[in-house]
Amino acid sequence: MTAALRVALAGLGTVGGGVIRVLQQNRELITRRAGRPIEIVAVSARDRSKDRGVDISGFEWVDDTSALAACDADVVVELVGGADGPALALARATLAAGKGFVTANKAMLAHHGLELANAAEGAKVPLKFEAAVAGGIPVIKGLREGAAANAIDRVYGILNGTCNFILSKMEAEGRDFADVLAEAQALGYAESDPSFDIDGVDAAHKLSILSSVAFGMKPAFGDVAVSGIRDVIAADIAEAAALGYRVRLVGVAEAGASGLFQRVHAHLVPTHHPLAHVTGSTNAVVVDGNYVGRLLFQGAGAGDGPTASAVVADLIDIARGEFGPAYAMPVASLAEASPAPTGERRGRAYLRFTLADRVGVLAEIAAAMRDAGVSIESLIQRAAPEDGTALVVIVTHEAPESHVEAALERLRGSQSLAGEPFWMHILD
Ligand SMILES: NC(=O)c1ccc[n+]([C@@H]2O[C@H](COP(=O)([O-])OP(=O)(O)OC[C@H]3O[C@@H](n4cnc5c(N)ncnc54)[C@H](O)[C@@H]3O)[C@@H](O)[C@H]2O)c1
Ligand SMILES: N[C@@H](CCO)C(=O)O
Ligand code: NA
Repeated sequence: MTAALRVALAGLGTVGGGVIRVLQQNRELITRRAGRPIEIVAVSARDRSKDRGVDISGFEWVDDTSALAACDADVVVELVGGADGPALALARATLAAGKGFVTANKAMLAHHGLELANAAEGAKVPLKFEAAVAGGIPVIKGLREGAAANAIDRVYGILNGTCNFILSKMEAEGRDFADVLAEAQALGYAESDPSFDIDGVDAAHKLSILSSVAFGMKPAFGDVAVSGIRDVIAADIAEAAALGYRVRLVGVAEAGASGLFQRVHAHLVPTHHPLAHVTGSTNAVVVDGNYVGRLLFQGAGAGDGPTASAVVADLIDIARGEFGPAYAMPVASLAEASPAPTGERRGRAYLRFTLADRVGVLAEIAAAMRDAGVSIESLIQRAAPEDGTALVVIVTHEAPESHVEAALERLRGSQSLAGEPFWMHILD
């Protein structure tokens, strides 16, 4: 049998522990598939003595994480996290040492992916990151390989398990945001800083990676328009349901006439759309290709087992000698990012207002919409007798987003509003 692929593993938390378990428990199967054994030879984490429920006594322990790059391994797996710091130092040192690098670290890839892809190409070694986008779902592989013959028009989906878990729990159980977040953290889905999840940043990291693979463009995290789910209230979920929608955090990248739109926002998803039925920490990605048509990738987007499954799949590819350029084409072939102004995009919108109890308030809102050129498709008004306010929810006809924003701008500071208006895109 060919010599084992020797792996150095940095980070022994949720995902790192999962990788050790998968490699131990599926050892025989993995060896047969890879054509040779995949063996962890060295590990590093913050605390050597911590009980992780996995036996690490057979591996060399390395205190300084970045020193793993110099140990006797063919590939380094980074499961520490963080865009910079020890993860980035390890990535740079590993690729400079001419070794392959596997990571689940979407934050680092969003900020430094191009540099790392360049370094990997220069050293002719693999840089692989299936686990970084949509956890266990083989969406990077699906795009890089399965859909490689297609021009991609649009790629979009549910890319953050924590937000989807929170939104679907709020929907099913009418629970509050904060205690559902605590549950997602306890289950190991949330980032170490959960604001990355709930403010949409984690999904934006992933979307920028997906866009590069799908559209052959240099990753441009800064071009992604981002907001999260903090401002979504139980009433939005209830009113959306009454109108035939569910609320989901959706990342969308689509080629427009003037460039690429990339955005992560809470969306209203029609109940007939497959994304409306994605619940819990499940992720789903839809790819529209010009020959294959619509592809739907769905599965576990977070958690130890699914994420480790993706990491080990990358290792199996490397053990087989199957790897190509990180972003589906050599870095020199990647186009410069060309962001399209988001305001130009046309779509339907959901707007929620809390109105003071005054004569003519509805007329004022209707006038602002008319003056901005936004036509109303439906309107619901519900009185809140306890404080005299009224909740008004509007669904618009299709209009440029800049017009919706202009309507809200016209209402800014109005005495008719008892709170900040809130709006969401409607997925088409
Ligand atoms: N948890 C998931 O479901 C999931 C899914 C996909 C991707 N990821 C990504 O995988 C990576 C790891 O996530 P996780 O959930 O396993 O995190 P975790 O917090 O459970 O584990 C992190 C590990 O890194 C070690 N570590 C942290 N800082 C360190 C430092 N300065 N020096 C050395 N070691 C350090 C910790 O000791 C721990 O062993 C992150 O990039 C995360 O975004 C996680
Ligand atoms: N915090 C991330 C982990 C998976 O990348 C999520 O909730 O989706
Ligand atoms: Na994946």
